[in-house]
Amino acid sequence: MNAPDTPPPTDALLQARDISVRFGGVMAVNKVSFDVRRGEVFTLIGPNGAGKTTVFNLISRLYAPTSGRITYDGQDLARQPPHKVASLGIARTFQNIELFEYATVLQNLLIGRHTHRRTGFWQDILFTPAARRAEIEAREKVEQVIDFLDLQHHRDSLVAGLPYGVRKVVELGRALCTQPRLLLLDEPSSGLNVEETEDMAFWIQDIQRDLGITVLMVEHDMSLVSRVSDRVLAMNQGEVLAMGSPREVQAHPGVVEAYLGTIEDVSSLRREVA
Ligand SMILES: Nc1ncnc2c1ncn2[C@@H]1O[C@H](COP(=O)(O)OP(=O)(O)OP(=O)(O)O)[C@@H](O)[C@H]1O
Repeated sequence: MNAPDTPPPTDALLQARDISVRFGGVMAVNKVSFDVRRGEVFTLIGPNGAGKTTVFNLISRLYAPTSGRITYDGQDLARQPPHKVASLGIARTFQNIELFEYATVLQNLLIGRHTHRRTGFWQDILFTPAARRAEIEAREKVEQVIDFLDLQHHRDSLVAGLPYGVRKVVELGRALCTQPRLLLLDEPSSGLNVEETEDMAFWIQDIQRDLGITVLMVEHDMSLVSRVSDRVLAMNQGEVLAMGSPREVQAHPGVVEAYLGTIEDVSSLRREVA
């Protein structure tokens, strides 16, 4: 039995409880609650302005909630400084790729890996045995990621010269180099053609199945969402509209209407879901 002040065991890696974010007069996120279970792919969907990116930015600590609480692996995320998020095991990709354009793929991945380094400034400068070991470990990890994502052919290419679809995979690789437990993917299919989106679906499935990484994703492409997501949370106007399997959420009348832009009051639809 648990002691009275011990939280009950949970399979949730991330828990958001009643989180709200206000920007001036705009309630971007209004009392949103959800759990992301260990090992699942959990996807946020919703029309433009629904609040998805704001939720994402809360979890990567770019924003702080106006109210509510986000717990990651039992720890209050708001107590963690933003620069500590990567070392907690949270990594992210961006809607508009953020890589060093005039560095090679290998260099970009090594930079990603360096956020994981445990050695200090002086150890690195003096190249102590600990720093040497860390460097070898970093290179090994990066090589594993290059093999995993089939990037061998591009290892020494400058990012600036690569097709957009390959850059998206490099960005995914950079996030994987930090050995995350929670991977945040911000619109992984944006800018990709049909074939590249198919490939992205395979990478996400491999990351979940082979690496056991929990994925939280914001995505608009419903075929990708249905294919890779275990559960989906639909938002509209900062509120939760529906949550469940991809099939359940897509069949929800409120979700269909929200995408058509005809919903004025999501409260009635939330009652339908309950
Ligand atoms: N930094 C900010 N300052 C002021 N308002 C903001 C800010 N960020 C978001 N908003 C507002 O909050 C609301 C939710 O925006 P958010 O970007 O989270 O939606 P979204 O679902 O991600 O939309 P999209 O799919 O277009 O990216 C919108 O009304 C937006 O204008």
